[in-house]
Amino acid sequence: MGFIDVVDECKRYRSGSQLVEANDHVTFSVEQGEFAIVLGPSGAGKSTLLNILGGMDTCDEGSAIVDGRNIADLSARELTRYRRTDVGFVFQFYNLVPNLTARENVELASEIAPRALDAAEVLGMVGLEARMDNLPAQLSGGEQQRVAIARAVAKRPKVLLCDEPTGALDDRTGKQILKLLHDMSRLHGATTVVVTHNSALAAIADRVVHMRDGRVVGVERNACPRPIDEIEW
Ligand SMILES: Nc1ncnc2c1ncn2[C@@H]1O[C@H](COP(=O)(O)OP(=O)(O)OP(=O)(O)O)[C@@H](O)[C@H]1O
Repeated sequence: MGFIDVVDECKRYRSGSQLVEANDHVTFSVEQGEFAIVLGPSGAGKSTLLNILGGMDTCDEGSAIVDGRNIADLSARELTRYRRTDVGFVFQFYNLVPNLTARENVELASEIAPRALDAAEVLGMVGLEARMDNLPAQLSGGEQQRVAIARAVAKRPKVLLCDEPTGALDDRTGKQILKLLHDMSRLHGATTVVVTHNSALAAIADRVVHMRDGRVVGVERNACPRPIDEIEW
């Protein structure tokens, strides 16, 4: 058994008269502490899968087991606690609160988690010690994503879920953000799942789950993941 075990997980959406099989019997595992990438083209079902793993959506069939608990079986109250304490989420467009400073954005998340790290300390770890009192609009995209990573990591989550975290950034900044995510996940021992359509990222992962049309079409284990500085995209 892995730390994350998704087994025969299905999610369907109704769109008018059509039924979309967004996740169609998805099965894969991720070991504790691994940095995994879910790779697939647009519409493959990656965000659907991440939302189910993050307790933001529920599956129709199958199971999604994280650290021995089936997320699909949790009550609404248990799901809220799971989202608050166990999951750190990093989104493509940062999702910071615009009228709060960087520090306040991180504090907002750490206040709802029981064993959170100090917001200023984590902002220091992501290289923003001098920008803590800036509002998101005063920060670059890369800096805003650093705040979002600090916010996710400050909760000391068991799992770090990242939806196209470099998708809105230029190549150089994207690489820096990916390296930061990788370093932070290793430092804090968070099991990490990054979804992306960018196949260049696959080389750095411990495990790559390939998705297409709602299905897992292959899983690879990288015995020797490449350093982020060496990859081109
Ligand atoms: N709330 C919803 N209602 C109806 N259909 C949905 C909904 N969410 C997702 N879908 C459909 O499910 C399929 C999978 O979508 P999903 O967003 O999970 O894919 P993705 O791989 O993350 O794509 P992208 O990389 O473009 O974000 C798509 O066909 C999408 O249109």
